[in-house]
Amino acid sequence: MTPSPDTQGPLRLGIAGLGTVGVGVLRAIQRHGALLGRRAGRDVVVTAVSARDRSRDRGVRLGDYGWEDDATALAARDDVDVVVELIGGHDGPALALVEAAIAAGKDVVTANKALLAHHGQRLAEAAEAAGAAIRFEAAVAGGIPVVKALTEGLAGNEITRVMGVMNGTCNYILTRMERAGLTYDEVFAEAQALGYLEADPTLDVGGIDAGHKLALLAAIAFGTRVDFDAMMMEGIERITIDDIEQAADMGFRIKLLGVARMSGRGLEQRMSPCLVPAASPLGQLENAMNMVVLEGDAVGRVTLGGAGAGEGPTASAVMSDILDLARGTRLSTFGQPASGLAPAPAASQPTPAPYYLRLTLQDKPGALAKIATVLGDAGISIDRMRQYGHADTSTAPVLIVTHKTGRGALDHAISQMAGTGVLSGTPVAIRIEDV
Ligand SMILES: NC(=O)C1=CN([C@@H]2O[C@H](COP(=O)(O)OP(=O)(O)OC[C@H]3O[C@@H](n4cnc5c(N)ncnc54)[C@H](OP(=O)(O)O)[C@@H]3O)[C@@H](O)[C@H]2O)C=CC1
Ligand SMILES: N[C@@H](CCO)C(=O)O
Repeated sequence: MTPSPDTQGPLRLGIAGLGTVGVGVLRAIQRHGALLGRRAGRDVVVTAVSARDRSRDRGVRLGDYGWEDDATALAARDDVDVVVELIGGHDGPALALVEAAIAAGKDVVTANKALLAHHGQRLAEAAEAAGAAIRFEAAVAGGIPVVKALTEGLAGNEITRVMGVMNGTCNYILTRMERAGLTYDEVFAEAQALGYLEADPTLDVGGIDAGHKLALLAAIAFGTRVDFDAMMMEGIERITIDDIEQAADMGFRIKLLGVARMSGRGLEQRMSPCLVPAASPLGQLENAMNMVVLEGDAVGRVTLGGAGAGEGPTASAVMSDILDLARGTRLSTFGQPASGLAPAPAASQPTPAPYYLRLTLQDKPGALAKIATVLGDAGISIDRMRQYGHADTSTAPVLIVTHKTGRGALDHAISQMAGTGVLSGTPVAIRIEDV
């Protein structure tokens, strides 16, 4: 029920961090104040803000708001009901602020996936003990309302799998390499010049940022404690234009894909480059867009796509959390009481799948036969195989698509290939995901 404007005063926000997202939130509130007030049934106002540099012109009006040099002071202010943490980083000032807000019994809205991936369980327990809420829609896939979809819209389902492309920068790099025929290094430099990469680019290209997001979705989906340390993670740094072109030639595109599923073997959480069919929705995803696919036993498959980053889309998600709190909608951080979240045993190996193998072999009699023997000895069956025409007569590029196999068997086979004396260069193995 919408709260009565007669009985409730305004919801008063203290916002820490006035960078891309913080400024976007201020703009949204200043532009849509009346609309937000009508939707919430009460006004939503900013009373105080914090950032490092008070003198910086941020292109947005700050005059009416109180200022705190120390962000944690926002949590102690009597005129702040909700602390909005938009600083970033999994430790330091962001963690100190969120802990202070919870200790003061104040609700928290954050866009900080790193913070929750590392401290989510502890913070959720503390918030519940203090009667406070933590909302984090913006932390996963920016403007796509995936936390809400999973926590609320699909709450009646047993979730069977969560997967998606959740790092826009990596999707930009991979699609740009393919479209422009550029190398990884060339597109990486371009992405850096465009300001797409995090200050520490490994967070993006190493799969860490997307891994943080997947860990949060997995906790909601499977009712488990956030376990980022158990994430199997591999970045896109080793993907070459050859891989992209040859995958395309076989009807696939390479994506940095996150997959979480629960099976008898435990919780599987993976963030790694995968081949997906080019014609699938995930395969069609271009540039810096994100897409999340949720599978439930009753609903089947739900696919959500949109902008995963940027001022407007991320502010849109932050505003959704703020409106929930203004309306009086209060949910457990990960969709059920934190004390009930189970520690999930991590699956030691990913579910078997077909793999794409790119090998460079010495171009001499019997080379291919030796590789086929190694695969056969490891119990790996070949589905398709192709040797490309090549100007260099000393080596031959060979592509193999296997039938479903375990990653352990594949890694064993790859290690055995080294002993055949016919390999030239390190084999590349990329999982083919059933999407
Ligand atoms: N940018 C995006 O598209 C997305 C971002 N996010 C998340 O949102 C959060 C914010 O990101 P973004 O806006 O891009 O980050 P920015 O780097 O643009 O902004 C960070 C802000 O935090 C302020 N800050 C830094 N240290 C302190 C401190 N000790 N006390 C108070 N303020 C401080 C900075 O102040 P100053 O300006 O004075 O230096 C700056 O205003 C992060 O957790 C990020 O992961 C999530 C989804 C998308
Ligand atoms: N670096 C992230 C920002 C949004 O979390 C991305 O590229 O998707």
